[in-house]
Amino acid sequence: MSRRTPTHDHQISLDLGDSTNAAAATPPSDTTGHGPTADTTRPFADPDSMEKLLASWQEQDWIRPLDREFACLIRTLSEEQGEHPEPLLILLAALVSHQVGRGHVCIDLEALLGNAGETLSLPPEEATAPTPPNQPPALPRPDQLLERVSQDQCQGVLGAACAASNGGQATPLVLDNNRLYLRRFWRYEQRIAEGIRHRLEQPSPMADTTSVEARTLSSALATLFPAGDEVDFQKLACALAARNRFAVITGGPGTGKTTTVVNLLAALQAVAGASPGRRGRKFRIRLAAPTGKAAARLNESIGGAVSRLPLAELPGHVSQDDIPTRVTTLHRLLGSRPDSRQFRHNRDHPLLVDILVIDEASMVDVDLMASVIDALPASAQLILLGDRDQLASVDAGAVLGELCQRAGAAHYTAETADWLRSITGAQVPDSLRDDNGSAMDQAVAMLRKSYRFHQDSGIRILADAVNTNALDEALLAKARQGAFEDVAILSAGPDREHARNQICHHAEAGTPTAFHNNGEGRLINGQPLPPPVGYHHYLARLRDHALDADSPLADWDALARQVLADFSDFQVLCALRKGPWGVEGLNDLIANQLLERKLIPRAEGWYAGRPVLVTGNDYNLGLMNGDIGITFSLPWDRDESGQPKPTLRVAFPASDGTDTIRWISPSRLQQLETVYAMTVHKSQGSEFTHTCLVLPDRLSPVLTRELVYTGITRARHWFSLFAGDETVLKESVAQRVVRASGLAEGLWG
Ligand SMILES: Nc1ncnc2c1ncn2[C@@H]1O[C@H](COP(=O)(O)OP(=O)(O)OP(=O)(O)O)[C@@H](O)[C@H]1O
Repeated sequence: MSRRTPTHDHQISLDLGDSTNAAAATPPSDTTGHGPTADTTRPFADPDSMEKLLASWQEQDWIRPLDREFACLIRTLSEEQGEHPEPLLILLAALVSHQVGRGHVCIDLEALLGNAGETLSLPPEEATAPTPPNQPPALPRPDQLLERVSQDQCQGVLGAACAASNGGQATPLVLDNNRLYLRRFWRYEQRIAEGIRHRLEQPSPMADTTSVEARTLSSALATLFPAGDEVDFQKLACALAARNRFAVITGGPGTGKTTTVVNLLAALQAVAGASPGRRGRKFRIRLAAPTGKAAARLNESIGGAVSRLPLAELPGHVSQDDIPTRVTTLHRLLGSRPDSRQFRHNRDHPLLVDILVIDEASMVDVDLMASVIDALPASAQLILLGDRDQLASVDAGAVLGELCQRAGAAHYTAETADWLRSITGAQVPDSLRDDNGSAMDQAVAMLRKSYRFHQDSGIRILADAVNTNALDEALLAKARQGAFEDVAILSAGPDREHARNQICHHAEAGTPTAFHNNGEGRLINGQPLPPPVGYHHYLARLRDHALDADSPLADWDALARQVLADFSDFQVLCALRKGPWGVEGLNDLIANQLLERKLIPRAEGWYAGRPVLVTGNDYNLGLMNGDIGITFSLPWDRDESGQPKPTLRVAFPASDGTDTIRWISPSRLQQLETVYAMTVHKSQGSEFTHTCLVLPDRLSPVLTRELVYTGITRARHWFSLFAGDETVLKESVAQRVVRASGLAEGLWG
């Protein structure tokens, strides 16, 4: 995305003089500390000028204090080693730190110098207003500074600096080929790549199709997957994942990732049971997800899938107990310690596990993935599940996306295709074959058929169109005219007040009238589906219950479970945090609407009905980032005269797979926010019966194809879209998240 800001090319030509070599143009630093007056218009003049410019960028919120401090630290370290650090080195240090803050693992120097404006997104969108008259000239921008800098200069400056190395020394900066890293992030990638490569190299007893293990796998898969005419990609995925110590299964919503993994675990336990070497010993399997919410969702679906397994027909004497149904968060599994990035389980103290399955792996950043790899015994099998098209992790990296970047065309070799035919009986389509496919390609499987959404589902059609950048006017017009039974497009045009009213009413009631046939008459698996709802639904249940001070705790727990389930029937999602179309503006707007309709007693502070989202892990309370609770007014306490006194408590579901409710006093909750509106980022790993996606009326760098796709696919049965300006929607879909990283190169070469 290009940014339009006033240019000050004359300043840049001053910076770099008539030299084409910025580094060469840099005058020597004055080591007395009384060097040239620091001047932000001449940032390459000396380190002081560069630091001063970084301070100005920080003041303008272009970069974080951390970015400037890191750059200053690099300068200090260099000077302590007797070097005169080049201003370009200080600039690159600040920029690589800035990029990590934006989710990149490194800076690709070629991309940086090719298009610094797009690569760095600096200045940030909100700071791009033209400079008013009589104001001091705008600050030099990084892209202007880098305009005449070459890769050779960067390589030269970094190569000569004691603060940087190729990773062979313990330097804070690492230059690996053309990618500049903060050392910590370079190590994460190395550890992940090593862990994956090591697993891919390990021989599998199933590779030999005549082995007991391979024959058992084949027979188990034949039992688990009924024969059909089409290629069953779930069966292929199971076979590939069973063969490899590392495997990835990716697929869109409802393509059967959970179903596949349950079948896979059953097949693996059958193999363990039949394997002569294991003497009946089954695998120790753990299931985990990055957030409490994602863990709870998998918990909900996995139990049912396990109970439907034809265990008695499987070889290897597999029992229900052999397939775990409890899903934990990765942080709990690894044993997180308060205020520490270190986990209890690590290389020296690995997990007792043979197979680890991680669901919603797109949310796992490089730091956490490296910790997972460290904590796994070298022989343990790692299986990642997720949707490669979703938003990447909030923190740095896009591990799943990178691992799946070749998943569409698969690249299965003849050897893999022959093995799959022998184990599953299926012929891999020619379009998925490639004799140059790498070991990594053979470990990735993509599920290609949606079982949740039928062919005509608007949610599915919109999501596919977004993914393929085919969201055109004809499709939007069709959706607007109510051609899809599960999609409603609510547009209010340029009148903001009207738009706000429309969102308010929608949030309250879910506007079933905007849907085809008022949302009535739909059947899901033969069962009638109630029309879409808004927040009135859960608030009415909270208001109309008949419990009192004498009601047993179990009844309150049951009510809380029901209210929490009702709350998950609707969720407003938005792209931004700030502004009228962001979380903050929409939370206020919706709370005031609900107050006006007397559904809540107040719109600020704590009150019965307030839904809250936990925004940071609280190990003491056992709450995880992403957990959602609803505030209740409970008659449990008594006043001096012995009368019931209403007390506020927040009900949270347990995230350990049990249906326990935890009642927590608001005063104990530290990091949270009201959640009538939630960012799409926060909604990852969750699904809602009805999702309303609100897009702002201005394009911003946050609005990307991945964000829109993730927003749409959070909807289980109903999706409503509020896009004040549909061109913003179309332009968002054209923007992609590309995160710089070297993981793919480390694995594919
Ligand atoms: N092979 C299949 N045949 C028929 N129905 C299936 C098949 N696989 C999955 N389903 C059904 O499709 C629905 C979605 O399956 P599942 O929950 O496994 O998908 P998922 O990819 O894990 O979904 P999510 O998007 O929630 O992560 C479930 O109702 C499941 O029973």
